Amino acid sequence: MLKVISIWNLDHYFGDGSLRKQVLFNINLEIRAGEIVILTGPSGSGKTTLLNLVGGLRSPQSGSLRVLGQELCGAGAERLVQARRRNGYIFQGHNLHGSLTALQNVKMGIELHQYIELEEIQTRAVQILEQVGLGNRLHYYPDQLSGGQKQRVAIARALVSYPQVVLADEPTAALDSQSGRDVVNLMQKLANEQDCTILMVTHDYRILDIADRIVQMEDGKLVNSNLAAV
Ligand SMILES: Nc1ncnc2c1ncn2[C@@H]1O[C@H](COP(=O)(O)OP(=O)(O)OP(=O)(O)O)[C@@H](O)[C@H]1O
Repeated sequence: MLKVISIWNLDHYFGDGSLRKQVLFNINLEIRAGEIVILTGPSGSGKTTLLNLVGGLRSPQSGSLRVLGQELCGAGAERLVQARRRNGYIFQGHNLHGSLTALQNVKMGIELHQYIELEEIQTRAVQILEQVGLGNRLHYYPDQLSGGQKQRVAIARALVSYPQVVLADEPTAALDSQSGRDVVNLMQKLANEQDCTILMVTHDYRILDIADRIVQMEDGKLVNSNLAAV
């Protein structure tokens, strides 16, 4: 099956000179199309760094990191920007624009894709907000929505452009147990419908069951990438 993400011998360092510090060590990981992979491990073990490298939010320095066939190691700014545009992102703090409504926030998720007509953008944005159960909250601003509702808007925004890869960093951290469960169920459902691959960082043991595979990190290394979901 097609490998959507292929990582070989990836190292990563922060800082320069005497402050240079290695934070990722010889990472090897392959993720197939449609897989949901959870990245877990102690604080500071390198999960967010790895996720950001896969997303093109940082430039990989050594080894090989291919996403959808594109090599990101050694990629220039332009190739990284293109790579970022192909992914959907869901972060812990939802990162919605406070001055935009739910609908406007979601529309921003596709406006970057200039080949899509304005009318189509509107239709898709409304449709996906209905799918996440917010059809009656289209014109609400983030501070008029609950934490779970905001995170559902963020999911809608991440998935509205039908990305092949979705990267999520602690998407349930700010949510109570029921809202967290609702949010990941929704991610799983939409990902199945759109056949996209999800790489998710989480400490939330309550949601591990949605993973096809759980990958554990410790001190910048993958310690187990073949655990079946619990
Ligand atoms: N911008 C940066 N500059 C320097 N060091 C950094 C930077 N970002 C992360 N680090 C260091 O890299 C290591 C890995 O951090 P990272 O945030 O990837 O871990 P994590 O597993 O995601 O942690 P957490 O679960 O607490 O979010 C840590 O030692 C951290 O201090």
